[in-house]
Amino acid sequence: MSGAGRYTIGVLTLSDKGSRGEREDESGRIVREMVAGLGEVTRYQVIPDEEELIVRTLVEWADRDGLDLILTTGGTGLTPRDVTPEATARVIEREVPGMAEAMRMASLQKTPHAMLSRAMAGVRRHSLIINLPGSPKGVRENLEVVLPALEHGLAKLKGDPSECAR
Ligand SMILES: Nc1nc2c(c(=O)[nH]1)N[C@H]1C(S)=C(S)[C@@H](COP(=O)(O)OP(=O)(O)OC[C@H]3O[C@@H](n4cnc5c(N)ncnc54)[C@H](O)[C@@H]3O)O[C@H]1N2
Ligand SMILES: O=P(O)(O)OP(=O)(O)O
Repeated sequence: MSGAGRYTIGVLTLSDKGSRGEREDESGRIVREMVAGLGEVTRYQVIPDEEELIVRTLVEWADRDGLDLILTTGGTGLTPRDVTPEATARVIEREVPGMAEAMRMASLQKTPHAMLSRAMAGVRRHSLIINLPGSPKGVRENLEVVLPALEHGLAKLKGDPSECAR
């Protein structure tokens, strides 16, 4: 089977305004467009920046639905309601720090504000969860950094036994 359409993907937008219908979810749309070649977006929701709700949704998508990849957008910064990293830390079993490090490192070439994102990445069961910032520009600039490693990472997560060096 080719890479296209191989993985199940969830896109979770964390936005108070978006959840109230006060702002169009442009960032979620960008994520969906950018991952189209990797698989099918089978779950998509816009929910408020509420830690318990984020935890519950991530756990459901990972444990009940068994999604391969879950991408969140929003709530990674410093405002009191930015709690996506806290929720993600409660859910993941194995952190993948290199993904968040790479996103911040590359993003610092674009804006010093990149260091304000506390985005995390990690694995729960067979799901890879990656936080992205909230702004459409931030989403694009961060996701394009990790996208080239996702196909390989998701294959390994599914148990691909092939030798990486070959
Ligand atoms: N490579 C980049 N990395 C980062 C950027 C960037 O421009 N390029 N921005 C940095 C900034 S600034 C901050 S602060 C941090 C953390 O951002 P957050 O995850 O906390 O973002 P939010 O507060 O949730 O949203 C910020 C801003 O973006 C707009 N917004 C948010 N959600 C949506 C949405 N679903 N659709 C459309 N627009 C949205 C809105 O104006 C919010 O006020 O990240 C750095 N990283
Ligand atoms: O409404 P949100 O949660 O998207 O965030 P902000 O208050 O930063 O616009």
